[in-house]
Amino acid sequence: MTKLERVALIGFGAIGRAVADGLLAAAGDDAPVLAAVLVRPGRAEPVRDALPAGTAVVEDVAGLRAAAPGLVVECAGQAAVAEHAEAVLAAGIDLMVISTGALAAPGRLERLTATAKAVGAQLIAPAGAIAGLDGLGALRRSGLSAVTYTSTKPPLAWRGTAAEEQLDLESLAQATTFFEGSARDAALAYPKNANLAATVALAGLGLDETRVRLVADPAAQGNTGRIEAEGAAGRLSVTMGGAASANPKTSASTAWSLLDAILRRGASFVI
Ligand SMILES: NC(=O)C1=CN([C@@H]2O[C@H](COP(=O)(O)OP(=O)(O)OC[C@H]3O[C@@H](n4cnc5c(N)ncnc54)[C@H](O)[C@@H]3O)[C@@H](O)[C@H]2O)C=CC1
Ligand SMILES: O=C([O-])CC(=O)C(=O)O
Repeated sequence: MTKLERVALIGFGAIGRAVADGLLAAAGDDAPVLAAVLVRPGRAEPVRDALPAGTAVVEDVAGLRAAAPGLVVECAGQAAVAEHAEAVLAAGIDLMVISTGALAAPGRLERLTATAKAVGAQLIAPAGAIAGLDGLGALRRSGLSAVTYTSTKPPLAWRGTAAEEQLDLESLAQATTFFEGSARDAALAYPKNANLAATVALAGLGLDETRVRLVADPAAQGNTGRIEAEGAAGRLSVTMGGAASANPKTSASTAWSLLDAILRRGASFVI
């Protein structure tokens, strides 16, 4: 693999800001340069003020291309994948998406992987706020029979989501499972909270066969993701937990996972 010299980000929220900080802190001999950040139209000015002069702050994919990145990293949300992924890949640029749940939309995964293949680019999923995708990949090769992903977060993290149609989040007294279903349905119904359902599914048994449970727990100190899998070669049980980031829906470890994936090809996979 050739040396990665320039990276661009899509999004400058809780994750994007932390990844940018990490890239700037790592700047030096071998770390790639933060070449550009793509923001929503009209949002460039404050982002420009927060970044060094050498980092272009742009509002469209043409601006990103002009910065000549070898890798674009989406950290903006599922809508940004819908809006920009095709154009980035079609330009022959590798794309790492943290909002993997966007790939659960009918036909999108097939379209994007076809575009990537046609131009020789890669669509990449980082582990994000979960661990164990290596073991899941091994069990997949051996033959997987069942995979369940469970996400537990405090009620605050489920505010403004479909969970509110079933639960009174403010007065919840005990841990409550409010969603059980496929990874595809979880990722699409909870776009800011259940991307990992899609990541685990894409690494393992697929979007329709991977089972997902979403839990609101008033006693939870932070967010926890758990994978349980059964395969011909063995069993997997992995839990990753920790504090939320500046965004209560997003685990703090997400940005660190992206940074590790960018800087040393840490846990991530080509879709
Ligand atoms: N796979 C994983 O482990 C995880 C994935 N995520 C995904 O990451 C996304 C971002 O999370 P946070 O940074 O916490 O959210 P955030 O709300 O703090 O920041 C998102 C930023 O992206 C910007 N944005 C939105 N649409 C955009 C577009 N089309 N083009 C450019 N910028 C755009 C917003 O203005 C905002 O500044 C989540 O919505 C979710 O899809 C979040 C947590 C874990
Ligand atoms: O950060 C987390 O714990 C997971 C998350 O929001 C997601 O999967 O979209």
